[in-house]
Amino acid sequence: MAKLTPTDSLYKTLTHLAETIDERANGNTSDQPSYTAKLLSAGPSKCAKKMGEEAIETVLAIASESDQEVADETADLLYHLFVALRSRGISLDSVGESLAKRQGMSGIVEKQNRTNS
Ligand SMILES: N=c1c2ncn([C@@H]3O[C@H](COP(=O)(O)OP(=O)(O)OP(=O)(O)O)[C@@H](O)[C@H]3O)c2ncn1[C@@H]1O[C@H](COP(=O)(O)O)[C@@H](O)[C@H]1O
Repeated sequence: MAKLTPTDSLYKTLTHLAETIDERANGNTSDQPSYTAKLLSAGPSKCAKKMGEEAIETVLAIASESDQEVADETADLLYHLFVALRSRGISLDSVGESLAKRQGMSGIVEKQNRTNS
């Protein structure tokens, strides 16, 4: 069974994807029609709906489909998550900051802190 820890190439791939989505948001679509630009121009609700569809497909794949289907559906979900974040103008750095704050804290302790405040 493969471990979860990624190689450096995933960082490059995700960064390239985020850069491409930013470019599409800024109107740089080369000479091809852009699905990303079309989705972003429809606004956050449409982006959220597409992300929800991909999330359900990923859940179904994890429950009962092949490893390759899970990887493919997860790739779709990550793409649509990035587009949905961009549609709201929320940076991946702000997501990273939220994750970093939780590092080293057990999820059970974090939940207790939340419910006590
Ligand atoms: N990673 C992706 C990616 N993953 C999924 N998709 C698209 O997401 C769509 C989802 O499938 P659906 O069948 O639900 O789409 P649909 O029915 O056409 O969509 P709606 O009409 O419901 O909006 C498909 O059109 C996929 O091609 C993606 N589209 C683009 N990218 C990346 O974004 C880059 C820029 O793409 P463009 O903006 O199209 O140039 C590409 O080079 C890729 O790196």
